[in-house]
Amino acid sequence: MIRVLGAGAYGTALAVSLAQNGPVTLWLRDEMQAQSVQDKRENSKRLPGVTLPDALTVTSTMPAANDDDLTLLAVPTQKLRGFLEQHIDALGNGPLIACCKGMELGTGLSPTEVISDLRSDGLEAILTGPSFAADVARGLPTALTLACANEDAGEHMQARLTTPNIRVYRSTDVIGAEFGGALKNVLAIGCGAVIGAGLGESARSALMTRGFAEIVRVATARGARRDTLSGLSGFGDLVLTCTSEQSRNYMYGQSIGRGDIFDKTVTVEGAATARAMTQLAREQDLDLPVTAAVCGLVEGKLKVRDAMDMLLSRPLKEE
Ligand SMILES: NC(=O)C1=CN([C@@H]2O[C@H](COP(=O)(O)OP(=O)(O)OC[C@H]3O[C@@H](n4cnc5c(N)ncnc54)[C@H](O)[C@@H]3O)[C@@H](O)[C@H]2O)C=CC1
Ligand SMILES: O=C(CO)COP(=O)(O)O
Repeated sequence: MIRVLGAGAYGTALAVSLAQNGPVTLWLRDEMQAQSVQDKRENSKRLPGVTLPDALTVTSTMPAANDDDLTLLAVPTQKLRGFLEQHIDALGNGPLIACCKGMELGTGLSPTEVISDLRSDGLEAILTGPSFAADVARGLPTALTLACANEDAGEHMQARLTTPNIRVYRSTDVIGAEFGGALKNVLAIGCGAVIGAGLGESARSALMTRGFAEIVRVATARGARRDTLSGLSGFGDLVLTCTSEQSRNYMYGQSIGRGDIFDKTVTVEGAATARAMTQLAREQDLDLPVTAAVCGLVEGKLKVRDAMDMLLSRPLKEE
């Protein structure tokens, strides 16, 4: 069986796609909401317009885990530790697959590092890559990366997570896959801000490229492989998120650029990750100017024009 824990847009979308392969249980913490989604066959709050297939059961009762079950963790990164601590006894001994993108504020840890802080058995993995929930749920073609340090376990997960519309590639470079997915959200906020402030598409392209150089710098310092960073989880997701108005990070950035109010209840992973990475860069003496500029925007300490002037006036260097 496959359990998806967390019924936001992405957890619901993955559950819908995976139900093409067999039974899936989607766990939602609120009892009344779970019952309503199960009865109406639609998660109208998080993923409106998608009918849930018969093979998908929605419940607020934490499903018991067998060792051969796959468990997908689809809560936002900043909520992951609290979620795991609360449900530690229900997690079981099977693989735990994080589906979130970000770095934990305060520790700078990635989702799988947070998992192994609490349950260390080498069976933690990350599922990441360019994929909007609405596309996944509508059966549109997508390609994702499943990264697990244990090669055999990763191969098993890859086979079970591949569906008629999700092609899963596998990797053992967990930290590389996680850094790409986390930092592309930070850059998407910056790119949205550039477009929102009317600074132009050339500026956005410069930010994406120099931002990607930052991803490579910080991730390889942590042992990531360069080819992972130019794959689906890094470059692929960077392109999608920095150019699409379907992205919440990008639209949040646009609201900063335009000086508009943005709904604080929307999940924008890049905001906390910008702060987590800026803190890490300070501690480890890493040069991450684009990330620091986005952090300044998110914290309201910088205006978009000033952030761009700051980046443009840095000492000239070789590419
Ligand atoms: N929406 C998308 O297109 C994609 C999202 N992701 C990633 O998926 C992760 C989740 O994002 P979304 O599902 O889009 O967010 P969302 O905002 O749609 O839903 C988040 C869900 O997490 C639940 N939640 C929060 N704290 C919880 C807790 N302690 N216990 C149980 N449930 C809790 C909320 O009730 C909500 O249902 C993020 O890391 C995001 O980057 C990845 C790829 C695509
Ligand atoms: O990660 C995503 C696409 O791959 C979704 O991006 P947003 O969280 O910015 O909507």
